[in-house]
Order: sequence, then C-alpha cells, then structure tokens
Amino acid sequence: MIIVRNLSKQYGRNEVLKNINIQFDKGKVYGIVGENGAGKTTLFRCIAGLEDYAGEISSIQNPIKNYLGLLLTEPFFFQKITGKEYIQLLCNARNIKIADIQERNIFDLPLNQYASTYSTGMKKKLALTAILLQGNDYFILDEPFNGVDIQSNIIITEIIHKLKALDKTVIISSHIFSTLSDTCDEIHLLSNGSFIKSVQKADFAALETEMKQMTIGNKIEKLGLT
Ligand SMILES: Nc1ncnc2c1ncn2[C@@H]1O[C@H](COP(=O)(O)OP(=O)(O)OP(=O)(O)O)[C@@H](O)[C@H]1O
Repeated sequence: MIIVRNLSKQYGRNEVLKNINIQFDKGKVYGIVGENGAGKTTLFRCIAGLEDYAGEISSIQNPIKNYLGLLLTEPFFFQKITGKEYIQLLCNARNIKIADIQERNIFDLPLNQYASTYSTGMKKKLALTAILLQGNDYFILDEPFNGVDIQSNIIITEIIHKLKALDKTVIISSHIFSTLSDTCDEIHLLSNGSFIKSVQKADFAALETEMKQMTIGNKIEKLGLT
C-alpha cells in the first residue's frame, strides 16, 4: 500500500501538484489520466523518490524506491551498455540472480546490442522487462502502451493482469482510454495538479463519454473543414 497525503510540488513558481491525497492498495491497478502537463509524471517521480516535495508519501515497505519499478515514458540508457547488462545491473541492485536472462527475454530483444541504440519501443520493453525481473511490489508505468507494437501491447496487458493476481500494486498513466478500461480497477482524473474525479470500473464508460464531451465541444467545427 502507498499512501500519499497532502502532496504538493512546485518547480520554481509553477505549482504542479496541489495538495494531492490518494491511496494505492495491494492487488489493485490504478489508472491516472489527465491532460498534457497535468502533473502525472511529476506525481510518479515524487512517489519514486526522484523529486523533493511537500507532504507525505508512505508505505509499509521503506524506502518505497527499493520495492518500486518505475517505467518512464522515455527510458534513459547509458552508452555502451547492452540490454543484457542493463537487466543484470537492475537485478544486482535487488540482489536477484537470473540464471538465464535470454530465457526471460519475452519481447525477443537483441540483448547483446547496446540499449542506447534500441528503437523507442524496444527501449520501453527492455526497461519493463528489467523492472519485472527485479520482483518489485509496486509498479508505476508511465504510458506503457505508447510506442510499442500491437503484439507487445497485448503482452503488457496480460502482464498487468498477472501483477494484479500476484497482489502487486500497479499505477498506470495512459492517453488511450481503452488501455486503462481493460486493465484498471479505478481511474483517477488529474487536472492542473489536482484530482478532480475518481471512478470505479462500473463507471468507466460514463467517464469516457464525459471526457469526450468535455474535450471535443465544438473544436472540430471551429476547423471549418469542408
Ligand atoms: N524538471 C522540471 N522543471 C520544471 N518544470 C517541470 C519539470 N518537470 C515537469 N515540469 C512541469 O510540470 C508540469 C507537469 O508536467 P508532467 O510531466 O508531470 O505532466 P504530465 O501530466 O506527465 O504530462 P504528459 O501527459 O505530457 O506526459 C508541466 O507544466 C511541466 O512543464
């Protein structure tokens, strides 16, 4: 369980997160949606201990970062480190020995190639594989479906179902509603640094309709397409 209490975060004068309160339980999958710049990644970075902040983020396991796998939208890799070495590095950090990494290479990545030379989707799949093999309890996946192929999207969806069955806590952001309705128990709408709506599975369809109406309005007509 992760409990976030009165979390606020500013970059200079820009108040990005405003008194956020939310709880993430075991065995549940949470979707975080919101417009570009709403503060989703900043929230994730605060939970992962990558940012300082005002407020409190607590969990039974401390420090949270030792039990957390964070998949960033654009994972970064140092030059001259192969995919295999990257996985080994992350597993060593958790004292986990993987006898045969190739056997666990479910996305068929070229593990002997430098990770920095991977395509965008391959980088995401490598970073995801590594945090899964670390055996984390908490997973934060920032846009995990974006930029990966259809086959991998199917695999990632199944992985999320499996993590839930294993009683892990999973937090996902996505700009594609269907990816969240397939996987999440709850969806929380972040707008301008505050949660403005929280919805359980039974109400996902209504939320999607509401968001569509809020978003589209008469924008398309304004284009004057003929
Ligand atoms: N390192 C930083 N320094 C200054 N401002 C930042 C920094 N990181 C993020 N911001 C600002 O914080 C706000 C929220 O950014 P954030 O990346 O959390 O949004 P997001 O909801 O993840 O957006 P997106 O959907 O585009 O990924 C934006 O105004 C952004 O410019």
